[in-house]
Amino acid sequence: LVYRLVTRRRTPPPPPGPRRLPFIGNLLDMPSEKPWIKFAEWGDTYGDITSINVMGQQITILNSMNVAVELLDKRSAICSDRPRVTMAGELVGWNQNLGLTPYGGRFRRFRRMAHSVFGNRQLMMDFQSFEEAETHRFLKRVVSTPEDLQHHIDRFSGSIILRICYGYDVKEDGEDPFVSLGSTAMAQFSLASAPGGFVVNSVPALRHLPSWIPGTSFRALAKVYKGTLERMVQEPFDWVKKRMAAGTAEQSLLHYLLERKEEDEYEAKWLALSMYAGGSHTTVSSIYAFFKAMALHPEVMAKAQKEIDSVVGDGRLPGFSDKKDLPYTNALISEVHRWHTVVPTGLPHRVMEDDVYNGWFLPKGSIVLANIWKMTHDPRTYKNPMLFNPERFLASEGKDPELDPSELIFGFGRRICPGRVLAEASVWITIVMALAVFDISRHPDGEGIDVDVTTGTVSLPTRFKCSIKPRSAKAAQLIQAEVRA
Ligand code: HEM
Repeated sequence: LVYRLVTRRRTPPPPPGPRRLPFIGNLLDMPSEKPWIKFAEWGDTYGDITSINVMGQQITILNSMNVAVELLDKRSAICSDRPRVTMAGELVGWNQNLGLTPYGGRFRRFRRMAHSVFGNRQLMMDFQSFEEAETHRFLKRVVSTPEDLQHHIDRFSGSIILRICYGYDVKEDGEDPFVSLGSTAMAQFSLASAPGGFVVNSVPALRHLPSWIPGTSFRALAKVYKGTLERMVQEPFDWVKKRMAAGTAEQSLLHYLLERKEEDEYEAKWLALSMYAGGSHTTVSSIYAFFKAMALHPEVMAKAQKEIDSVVGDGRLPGFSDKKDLPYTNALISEVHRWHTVVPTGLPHRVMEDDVYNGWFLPKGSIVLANIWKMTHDPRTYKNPMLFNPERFLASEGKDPELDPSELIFGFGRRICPGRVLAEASVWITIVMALAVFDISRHPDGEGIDVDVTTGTVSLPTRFKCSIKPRSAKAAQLIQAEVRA
């Protein structure tokens, strides 16, 4: 008892937060939907660093960029692990993927490989010219059936990421086998990792129980999900290897890594899968948000179109080389990234050693979440944060631009999103080309558009209807022109 009293006195308290009940702690306080809203409220009440405790597990929530930088950037060496998710990670096998890989040697090798790909200028230039061509194809599809906008964005983002990771061209018509496989595996991942979805995630010891015991049906499901994941990892890999052997493989992330021969094949295969998984739904969300923002703010769209017309003219589609001459359009794109937060609570970081920050205790094994949504909607950083206003990113006399959201939206420290260069490029080219040729407005049937979003690790704008038409006869011609590959 004396020992416990002494050690208890020596251990600093956890960061403040809502009152805890015996045993279950804050289990009943945990919001089941859009947790970033509740987390932000706790931030307003208890301060930028708040904590809750769910069944003995401390979760520390960071509600400002400053504390996120202090903890996740500056103490990155001890805050860069990931929590173990028994069902999705160990039983289904997603723990082989970079996003769930524990901090350590394998993690470092993955990150080094990703860096060698995205830091290679020639490779990135190849990717850019492919992205310009693929975005042009996207414009054609949207103009032919604008009512299927979300489907077109899904398919387009899927085809960009499959092409970049594997050099694979998605089938023009009908169901594509790799796209369907990827969608099924991602949907199963969502189910297997959903908080509260499987008891085995909260009580990992259950995985050792024999399968005849009632309540262990998760094992059978895990086996099915594992089968889908194994096919998602292996089939595109085999496809690339076959083409490499025949000398017909297109340049891609996997081709580049396998050609270098210094990389372990198994790890290169899983890195390609990790980038495919990380990139398949995220950019979709930003592009969909752009269309919604334009339907709601015609004056912003008109201003960007005027700028694009003056720089690009009406005889060609814009390209990456125009970026430096489009300050207002660039500000509009930053505002899309800020206004709609794609990964609102980031991905959880796990603390690797007991730590004390500002007098608060963060035990080894506890979880830290960055409330990125709060940071991108914080009135201390962004004036009228709920307003869609690109001007906030332009300097004017006596006014500095507000913080570039790229500093926040891709997370922090050693776990920062490795696909950010690609994500920014894809979103940029899609928005600039769409602005050059489309007029986006409210749907003629008068249906309202709400600014709501879906819940989840990756949040999407809720569905809406809008009208999308070529801006002029010249724009219609540009859309229909042959795609320059
Ligand atoms: C608008 C688009 C995107 C946003 C907002 C975004 C945001 C994020 C965030 C917040 C994280 C967690 C960082 C942390 O733990 O602190 C992350 C991780 C990750 N992202 Fe992205 N991302 C985007 C696009 C992409 C793309 C296109 C790819 C692949 C090409 C990608 C691949 C990954 C991977 C593999 C991880 C896990 C990294 C790790 O655990 O070490 N992301 N992303």
